[in-house]
Amino acid sequence: MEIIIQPTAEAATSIAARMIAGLLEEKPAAVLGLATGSTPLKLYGQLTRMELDWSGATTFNLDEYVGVPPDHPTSYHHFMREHLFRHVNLAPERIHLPDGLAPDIPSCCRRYEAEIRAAGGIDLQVLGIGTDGHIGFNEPTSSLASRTRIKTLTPQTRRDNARFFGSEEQVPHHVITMGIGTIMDARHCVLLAFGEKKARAIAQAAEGPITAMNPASALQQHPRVTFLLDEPAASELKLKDYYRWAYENKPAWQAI
Ligand SMILES: N[C@@H]1[C@@H](O)[C@H](O)[C@@H](COP(=O)(O)O)O[C@@H]1O
Repeated sequence: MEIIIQPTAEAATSIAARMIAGLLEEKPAAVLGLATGSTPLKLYGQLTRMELDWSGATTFNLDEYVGVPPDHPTSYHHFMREHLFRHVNLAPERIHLPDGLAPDIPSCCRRYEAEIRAAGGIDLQVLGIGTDGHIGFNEPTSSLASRTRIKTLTPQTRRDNARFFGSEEQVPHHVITMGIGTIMDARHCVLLAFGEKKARAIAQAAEGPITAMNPASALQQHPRVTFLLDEPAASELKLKDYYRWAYENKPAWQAI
């Protein structure tokens, strides 16, 4: 696990944007795993300004609310269209998000997994983190081997996401999310976290025990993970100075 601490969210985001730009240049048919929420907003802004060629790329989003139509402003379909898809030259048939209106959710989840496999697996998965350590919508106690499936949101996540819906009551109880096992299959996981309210979840994910109570801690067993943090999100890490030194003195032969 590489932990990169930057003075600002913008600076941390630029590193993620450079990783994605580098991947698209090196591998035009790259498969990207994408995330929603306020954290990756700056990333999508930076990526659209970079005018990259997305024509050969494929994307898979982590999750979607059950029962929210794709054109509704609170859906993740809508979020992605507004913040990334309508600004870049991605082929619509290579954009994938779970279908929150699927009449048969288990078969829709199986199909999603099959589509990821058929695309050759995810090269780089962008992740945010919930205040309870969730990744995608894998809430605490999610199986660390889970695949794409329906999940029930915790009251804490529904409270955290109420800002997008106007009130907590309007936040759906159910979501479809890639599982932790699905995320762990990505070849590189890049987790962004900004602000003090993420500090505890980050410290537990990076330095705590691997536990389903903090689903992001499963990433400790992933061979290639990068955490990109601003100072407040890094504030509860015990080995902060070590991470800083390691990044600042990174040998030139080591890839970003
Ligand atoms: N499903 C998303 C997650 O993928 C995201 O990481 C999390 C944090 O959101 P934010 O970035 O708004 O803090 O929110 C939602 O629950």
